[in-house]
Amino acid sequence: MKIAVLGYGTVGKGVDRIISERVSGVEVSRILELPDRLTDPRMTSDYAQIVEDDDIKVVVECMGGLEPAHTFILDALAKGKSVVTSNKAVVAAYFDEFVRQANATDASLLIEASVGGGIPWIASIEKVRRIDEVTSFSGIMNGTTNFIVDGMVKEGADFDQVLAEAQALGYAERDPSADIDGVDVRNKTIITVGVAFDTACEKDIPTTGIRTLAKGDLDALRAMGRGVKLLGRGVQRDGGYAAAVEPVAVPIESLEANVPSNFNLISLDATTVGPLKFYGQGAGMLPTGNAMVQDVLDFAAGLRPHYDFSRGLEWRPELLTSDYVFRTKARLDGAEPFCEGMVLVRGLSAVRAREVFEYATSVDATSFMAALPQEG
Ligand SMILES: NC(=O)C1=CN([C@@H]2O[C@H](COP(=O)(O)OP(=O)(O)OC[C@H]3O[C@@H](n4cnc5c(N)ncnc54)[C@H](OP(=O)(O)O)[C@@H]3O)[C@@H](O)[C@H]2O)C=CC1
Ligand SMILES: N[C@@H](CC=O)C(=O)O
Repeated sequence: MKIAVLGYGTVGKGVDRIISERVSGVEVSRILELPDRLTDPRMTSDYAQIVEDDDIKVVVECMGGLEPAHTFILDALAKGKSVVTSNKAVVAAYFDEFVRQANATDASLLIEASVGGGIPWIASIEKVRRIDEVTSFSGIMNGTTNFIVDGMVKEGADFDQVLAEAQALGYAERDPSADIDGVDVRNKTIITVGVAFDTACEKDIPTTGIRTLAKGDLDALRAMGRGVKLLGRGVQRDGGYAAAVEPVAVPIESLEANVPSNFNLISLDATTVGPLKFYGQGAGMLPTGNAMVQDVLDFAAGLRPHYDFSRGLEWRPELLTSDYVFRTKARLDGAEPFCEGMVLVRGLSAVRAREVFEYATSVDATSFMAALPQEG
């Protein structure tokens, strides 16, 4: 089977390498590259040479960004070619449109690499959904921020220093503020809501990253038996759903608190199977390339995911409610002392907590916030 790779960066090179070294029966016959870098006979900078080629059955998009990725994916699907993509930004923004186009031409959209790097998260949700309702999910979905927090905790490293390391290792987004400010996890959470809850997710879910996390916050929370992790979360109940991305002060002995390096740990809860946890490298050339090649092989084997967002669950932010800790110079209503430098505000929805955090940040730009879920 002939396939084309769009974008020959970290992930595109990983896909090409895994196929050439480990997979028979699949050939990367074309690579879309920028005009000044056509160093391989398979490379072209003209997308028409790929999308008009009837021998190419699958287009593997790993350019990143919204355009031209959005247009190229739609063109490929409209021509009946199936698309494998690692580009969570474009899937989160256009999931519904891609699914409608894929269904119209009987093409497939395969998105395993868009959430959790090398972890078979999307495929596992699809398997669980054959029998169960997924009632909630929660997890570390960003390798870069986990790498940063882990480096700060274990090596006492400076935030900017560990971020530079994550960039050098190919974990970070082109603009790493997408990692640090939670936008990357928001995209992955939106995609997970779509796959797990059969619902086109609200795009404006409350999103807070770890930009203002300081070593002192980690020390203060550790003294209270907590570690800090950036989590994407979603829950559905009684025809409604909620989702959020925010730092969470997890119990220090929990699996989440102990996830090292660029690893991700994502959990779900479902009707009859109960809780499941998925652990692996959430970023990097070979883990992510592996997830894309798995999608290509699934397609070749006739395994075709089918998405349907007709269910229309209602957006109900109050379904995600917990206590929150804040480090801020702003005075917050209902705040009570929590630990060195931090106050506690009880019973906020994630949407309300984000509003309180925006107020705190308007007074004190260095403010930090974390959800404080009940233990047990
Ligand atoms: N790196 C990772 O660990 C993971 C990445 N992803 C996602 O995978 C995608 C790719 O990531 P990554 O490989 O890290 O990114 P890179 O920036 O390393 O690679 C993207 C490549 O595509 C090229 N490119 C951009 N636009 C075009 C175009 N129009 N035509 C041809 N080539 C183009 C870029 O060139 P140039 O640099 O010159 O612009 C670059 O070489 C992103 O969506 C990312 O979010 C998902 C999971 C993990
Ligand atoms: N920048 C992302 C890459 C994978 O999705 C991350 O760090 O997780």
